[in-house]
Amino acid sequence: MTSRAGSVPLFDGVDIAALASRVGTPTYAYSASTIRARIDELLSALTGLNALVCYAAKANSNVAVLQLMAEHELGADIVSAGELWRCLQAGIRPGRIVFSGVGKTAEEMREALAAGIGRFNLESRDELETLQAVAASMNTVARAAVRINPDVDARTHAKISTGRAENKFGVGLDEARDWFDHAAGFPNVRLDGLHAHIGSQLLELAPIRQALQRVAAFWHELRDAGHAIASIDVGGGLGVRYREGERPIAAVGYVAAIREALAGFDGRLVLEPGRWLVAEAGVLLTRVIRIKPGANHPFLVLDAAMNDLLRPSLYEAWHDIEPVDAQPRPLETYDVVGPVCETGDTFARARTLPRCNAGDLLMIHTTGAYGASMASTYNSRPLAAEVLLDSGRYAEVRRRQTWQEMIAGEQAARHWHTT
Ligand SMILES: Cc1ncc(COP(=O)(O)O)c(C=O)c1O
Ligand SMILES: N[C@@H](CCCC[NH3+])C(=O)O
Repeated sequence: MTSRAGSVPLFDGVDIAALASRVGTPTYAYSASTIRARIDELLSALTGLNALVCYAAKANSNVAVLQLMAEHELGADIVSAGELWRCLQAGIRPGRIVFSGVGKTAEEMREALAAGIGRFNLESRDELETLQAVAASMNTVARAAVRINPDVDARTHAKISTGRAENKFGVGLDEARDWFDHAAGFPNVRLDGLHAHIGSQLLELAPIRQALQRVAAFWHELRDAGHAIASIDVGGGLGVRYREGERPIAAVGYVAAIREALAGFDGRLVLEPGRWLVAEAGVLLTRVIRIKPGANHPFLVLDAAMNDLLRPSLYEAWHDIEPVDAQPRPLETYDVVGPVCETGDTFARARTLPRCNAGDLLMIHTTGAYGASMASTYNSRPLAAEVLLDSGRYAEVRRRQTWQEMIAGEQAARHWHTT
């Protein structure tokens, strides 16, 4: 969280202007205190439940951020062997890791089994069969949940809605029922969990309740048929406030809905929040390169671009933008853009801001989730730096990539091979 002490803008007790001068821009800065406060808030809402919070690593997979999760005994929800590797590096206990995603390869399954992860959230029959084969070859038994597609409209952006029948995620109830009925055919997979995740940036409880009710009804049906369910994973998706007026669901209200829908369930409840734990803990620090006249508004050209923060280009997402210098200035309306050669490289259109000059330092808010983790080197722009701030101190948790590092691994075609 930012606070203003006199004219010095502080973020977790660190002077942001001084920080930017030290580490350069563009740089992501994350507040450790804010992340800890979010973790505490969620854990206290879950008091009395047999619950495990598996942080969705994709939201922000910096090892230092994952380490904060590990320090609070959280698990992780992963979607690749790369994320597995990061979580293990950060000290997250393997038994607290769940593995989701429609495209897990046999090799990734092998890696995850060797590491001893807690559970695979399976999303297709083919995946179940592949996991059976991999686990059998390793002479082990994999624990698994079936990811149900509850066919619920999550009322979020279409690109991040995952719980409609037409989405690629999960399986329908008939298919899931069939897996349980034929579980004996998969002796190396212990199928004793249910999983559902209907989408991200959810700001309404109604679709969450609807999905939970469908999961609960299926759990009752399976229980009555004699299938023991040891774990119900309700996924993630809790939204945050990007823009004034948005009203996120409170953690207590969310957990109350879970308690109500799954009353009587005495197995392990798993939650997979990503964005809610980290989004508001992050800002992207960027400087104005220049101001260019435009047909409608002047263009404010920043040194950050869509390769650093993709959300505005991909989802037309709103992020508050604010100059770090707290001096009062007249207002001006800008199109805020980056240097990348695409018209879509636009952070905001017709945004009214205090008048800016070349060299000014700006903060793009609420970028702790799906910011750095979705960055690329498009236009051969090295990845931004990341710093973790904690009570007046900062640590560089990802050095700015150099041009040499960016092209490491590439070379002219000197050695040709035939297959
Ligand atoms: C399976 C799964 N779990 C958890 C999450 C985390 O979502 P969020 O960051 O919205 O909490 C996602 C992403 O939407 C997901 O696909
Ligand atoms: N990347 C998305 C969220 C997708 C969630 C992953 N399943 C965002 O920035 O909002």
